[in-house]
Amino acid sequence: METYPQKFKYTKNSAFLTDEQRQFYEDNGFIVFKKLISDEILDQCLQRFVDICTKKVAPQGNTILMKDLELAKTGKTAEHLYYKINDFLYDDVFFQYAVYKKLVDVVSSIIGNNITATHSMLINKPPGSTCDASRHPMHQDQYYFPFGPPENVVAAWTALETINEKNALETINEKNGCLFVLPGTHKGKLYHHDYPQGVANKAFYGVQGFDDHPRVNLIMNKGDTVFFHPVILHGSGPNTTQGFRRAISVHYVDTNCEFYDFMGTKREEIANEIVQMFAKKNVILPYQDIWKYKGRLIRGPAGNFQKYTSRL
Ligand SMILES: O=C(O)CCC(=O)C(=O)O
Ligand SMILES: [Fe+2]
Repeated sequence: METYPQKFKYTKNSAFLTDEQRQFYEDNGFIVFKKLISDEILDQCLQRFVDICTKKVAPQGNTILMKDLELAKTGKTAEHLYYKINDFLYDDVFFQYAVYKKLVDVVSSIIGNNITATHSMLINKPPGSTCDASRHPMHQDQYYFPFGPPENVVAAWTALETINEKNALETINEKNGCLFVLPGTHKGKLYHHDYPQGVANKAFYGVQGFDDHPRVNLIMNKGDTVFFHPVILHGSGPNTTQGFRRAISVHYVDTNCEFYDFMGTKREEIANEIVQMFAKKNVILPYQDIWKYKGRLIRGPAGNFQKYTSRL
C-alpha cells in the first residue's frame, strides 16, 4: 500500500489558521498576525510593568524582576533599570494577555485545545545599555524546556508600545532590538548552548554560527504578534536608540505533555542555574516542577500541571 507523507506536522487544526497560514508555519516555524491584541490590554500591561518597577504596586504571584547590571552601574532606576519581569501568570493584569481569546485561539490551532501557559515575561530594553547586556543571543527555547514534544509547545510574542528618542511611536526594528528568526530551523536539532563571551545576563545562553543562514528581522507595530516553534533559532539585537523596546511573551504547552529529566545531560547546568534562581526566592523545587509551578491553566482539564496550577 502506498503511504503518503503527513501533510501537517507542526500544527494541529485549521480552526484559526487559514491553509496558507498553516503551511507558512509548517515551513518556517513562525507566523506573524498583525494587530492581534487590543491596545487597551497592552497599555494596562505596560503600565503594570512601570508601576512594579517604580514600586508603586506589588505584583501578584511569584514574579521575578531582572536588573540590567550595566545600567545599575550608571545609577539608573525603575523602567530605566529593569530589562525583564518573569513569571507574571498569577498577576491579574498580565494574565489578561495570556488568556486573550484571539491569541489562545491561534495557539489552539498550533498545539491543540488542552493548553497550559508555562513561561511568561515582559521584556524591556531600556536605552543606554551595552550591546552585550541588551541583546538576546540566538537560542532555542526548547533547550530550556523540560517538556515536549516540541510540536506541542508554542511561543506568542507581542510588540508593546515602543517609543523613540523623541517620545514618538516607533516600530520594533533593527535599531531598537527587534526579534530575529532563522526560518526553517524548527525542523532541525537542538544545538549546544553556552554563555557567549561578554554576556552576563542570567540564563542568556546562545548558539554560535549560522552566519550564512537566512535571517528574518521581525519589524513589528504595537499589537502585532508572532507565534513561533520552540526549536526555531531566534534572538534579538541590542537597543542602540535612546527609546525603549518593549514586548510581552507567553509560552504555551499541551497540558498532557511529557516531562524530561535533564540530570546527567548537557542541559543539567542550565537546570541547576534556574533551580538556584528559584531557591533564592524560597521556591525549592526540582527543575521539572519549577515549570509546573510557573504554569497556569488556560483551556481544558488541568492534567499534568494540576498539582501546582490548581493553587488559586
Ligand atoms: O524579546 C526578546 O528580546 C527575546 C524573546 C525571546 O527569546 C522569547 O520570547 O523566547
Ligand atoms: Fe526565546
